[in-house]
Amino acid sequence: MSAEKAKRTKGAVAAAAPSRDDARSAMADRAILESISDGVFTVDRDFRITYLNRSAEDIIQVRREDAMGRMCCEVFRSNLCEGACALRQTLEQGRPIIDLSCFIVNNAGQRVPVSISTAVLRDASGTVIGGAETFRNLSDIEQLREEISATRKIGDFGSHSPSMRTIFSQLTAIAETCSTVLIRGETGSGKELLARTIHANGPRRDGPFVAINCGAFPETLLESELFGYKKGAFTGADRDKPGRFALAEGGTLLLDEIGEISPAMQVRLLRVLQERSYEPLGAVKSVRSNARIIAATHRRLEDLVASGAFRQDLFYRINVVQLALPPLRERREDIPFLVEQFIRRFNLVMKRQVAGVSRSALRMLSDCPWPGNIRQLENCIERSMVFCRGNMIEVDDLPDEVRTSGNAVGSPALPAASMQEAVSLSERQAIQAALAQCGGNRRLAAEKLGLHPTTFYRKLKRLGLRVDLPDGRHKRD
Ligand SMILES: Nc1ncnc2c1ncn2[C@@H]1O[C@H](COP(=O)(O)OP(=O)(O)OP(=O)(O)O)[C@@H](O)[C@H]1O
Repeated sequence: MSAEKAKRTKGAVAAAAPSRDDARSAMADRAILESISDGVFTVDRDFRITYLNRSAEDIIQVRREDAMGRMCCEVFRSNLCEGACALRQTLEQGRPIIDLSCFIVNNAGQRVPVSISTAVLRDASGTVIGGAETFRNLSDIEQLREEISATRKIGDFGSHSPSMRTIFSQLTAIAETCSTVLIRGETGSGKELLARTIHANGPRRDGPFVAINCGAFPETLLESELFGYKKGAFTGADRDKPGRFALAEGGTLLLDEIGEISPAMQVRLLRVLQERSYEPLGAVKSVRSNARIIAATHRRLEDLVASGAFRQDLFYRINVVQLALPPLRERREDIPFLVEQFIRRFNLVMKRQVAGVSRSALRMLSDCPWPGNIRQLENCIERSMVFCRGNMIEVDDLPDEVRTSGNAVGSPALPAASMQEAVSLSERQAIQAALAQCGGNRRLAAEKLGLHPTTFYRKLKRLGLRVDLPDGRHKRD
């Protein structure tokens, strides 16, 4: 350090203590600076550090003795150091800067978000001897902000789960195109809502959104439902009837449960997707279609293709963009968020003022396997609100299947009072886990457990277990 610089550096300190009173006051200032949680440092006019408080040491992870006398940009490594140094601006213009957000890189190489303020330092005669900078560590606030913004929401379609991040990151881009989309997910996992969200955020948002559950119609009926018919096409066709393709003109057509359609329908559908035209039953002319197609299924179409049940060429046609919705049991972090959303919705519908769910009720909801996914959770909240008398949903308000299902998914088993009870408890857990894995399908669950369906049904009955049907209703055997 040059003699002149050393003099100036010393001057910053010496100028603060010319008399005993001033010395006392300077010590008090120092004590305050050492006790606050904001980082503080001062520099001389050459931007060499003349003072650094304890919080600054902690935030930058540098020892005071290692920092003193060094250029502040070497120690702080802020994104402002190159070209937009706040201290330099303050020293040049004589004006303080308040609460400027930036980041510094600490000694461990980590980026620390901070808010900085600067001021000019003068000696007793008013001569500028350097500058002071305070900086507040914003890491906690940033983390909170990240946690809050981890809840992504587009319209009604929301999630808090990292496993849904890819879907949200692609959603807007997908919505803007007209590419065919294939949505895969278990029953009730939100396939239709996702399809509606894609439609509502794309250029066809003002056009119709039409959905058809292909699995719900026998082949001949599905054909006329999809393509419509002309008057006289068959006995009873006393007028033209537009099909779903026609109804979805200029909008979006959701072909739900596409994996269920027959080979003959697969051929017809392939033609529409390839040629963008179709013939209604009894029509002599083709009709052009410009509906955007979204297909949905709870099955892995790749497996159906491998087994020959689904045409490979049709699979390629619809699998342009694939979105896989994870089941609710694989995104349990969404449960509190969804519960809150449903309570808000049912409060409006039922004119209630339920504030939330109790801690133990939420724990139970979080432990449930939810074979019927979000639809089942939605129904469960609706029913709980009907029974809830206070302003919080309590464990007793929850449906039986939620109260008895926790053990199936890893919560510690309750101690059984007798051998018989222990056996029943294990059976109950195994059955509930199998049902959860098979999306509530009892035949598959029985197969999975190596039980004859009749034995399985008998056990369901004996244990008083209810099974969630795909439409969210419940069946007790
Ligand atoms: N992310 C979400 N946020 C809020 N509500 C949701 C979400 N996903 C689904 N839901 C709600 O859950 C219910 C079931 O969703 P949806 O009908 O879209 O499921 P699905 O997978 O199409 O079911 P299915 O296979 O039985 O046709 C709907 O009431 C829907 O509004």
